[in-house]
Amino acid sequence: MPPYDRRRIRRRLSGVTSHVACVTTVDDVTVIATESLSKRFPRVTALDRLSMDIGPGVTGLVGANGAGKSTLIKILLGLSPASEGRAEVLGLDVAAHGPAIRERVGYMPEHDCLPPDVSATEFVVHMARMSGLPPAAARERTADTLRHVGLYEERYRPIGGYSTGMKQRVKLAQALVHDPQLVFLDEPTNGLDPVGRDEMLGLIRRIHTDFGISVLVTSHLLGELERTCDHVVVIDGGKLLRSSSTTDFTQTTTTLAVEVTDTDEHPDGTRAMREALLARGVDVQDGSGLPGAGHTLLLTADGEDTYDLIRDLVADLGLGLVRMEQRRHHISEVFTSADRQDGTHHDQQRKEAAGHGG
Ligand SMILES: Nc1ncnc2c1ncn2[C@@H]1O[C@H](COP(=O)(O)OP(=O)(O)OP(=O)(O)O)[C@@H](O)[C@H]1O
Repeated sequence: MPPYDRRRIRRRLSGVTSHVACVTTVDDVTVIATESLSKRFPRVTALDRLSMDIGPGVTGLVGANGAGKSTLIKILLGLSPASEGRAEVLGLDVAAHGPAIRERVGYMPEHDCLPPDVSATEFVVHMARMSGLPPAAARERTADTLRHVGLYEERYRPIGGYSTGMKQRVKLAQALVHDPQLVFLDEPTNGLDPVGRDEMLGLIRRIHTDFGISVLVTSHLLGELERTCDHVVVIDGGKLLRSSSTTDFTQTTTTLAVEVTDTDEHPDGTRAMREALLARGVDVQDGSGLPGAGHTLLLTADGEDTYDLIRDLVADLGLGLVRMEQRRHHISEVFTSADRQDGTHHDQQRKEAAGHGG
């Protein structure tokens, strides 16, 4: 472990090449690269010829339970050998440089692994010392990190009395305490309620924006990654389904979403609007099956004419126009289309995962 050095943080934040010769932290480098990476267990292929490049920023690794996410992280940390193929983390080959990678990378494991009888401070200081920080720096970094994850007030209480959310924050703190260049967070929102999940996602975002640390975060909840990540990698049955920027996943479609008010004359404004559109030969779908769609009507935009027609019909019917906008794709739709192509494979798991999304 290189000695604790605050200047390193400043250099990283200003985007200058780090003091480690083969590692750079400028914006256009590949942080993680895999090439035809496979991992076979006796009864299951956990990773199947996975090739991808991941740059700096916050990257979501999404897949249903058993998709191979944790297996990939263990290989990237140099803790488990691949059966075939190769991988690099921060420019270092995982097969040859596991210890050097683990010096530079923080890891938040999926499962509860915290000792119940010690306080967050004692545990995180211990992990900082294990990473090579001198005693004073370990204590200072522990206090800073626990404050960052929102556990400062509770830091002297035994971990055994913590809630699930607090335990997740301790795991996050120990992954950050040695000032890594990259962190792997395995299912950090597991077991959290919606508020706790939002807070955790906010923290994860700030790991990158406040400290310049790149993040690989796994989840089986598709929707939450849409808001948090710059880039999303989707794997299924150990195979790469898709790797793109979040904006590519959520690009606009040609589908227009229209929502109108009800009036005394038209107590069901949506229905009146649908009938008026159908009478003009416009094919309209009911969007109520889509996440958050409510009373939305969906129709295909055919240039400016469609907008003009909607405006005129709303005025003729005396309705209010609540919303008229082009729909964006939801990440969960990647899974829906995969279901159509491959109706049998992991069908149920994917539907469960997609059900949380959007
Ligand atoms: N040590 C092991 N021995 C045998 N099979 C394993 C081992 N580790 C993982 N597997 C299998 O490999 C597949 C991928 O598991 P992995 O834990 O990587 O999935 P995951 O996407 O992280 O899902 P989860 O979040 O449920 O852990 C699963 O079928 C799992 O049962």
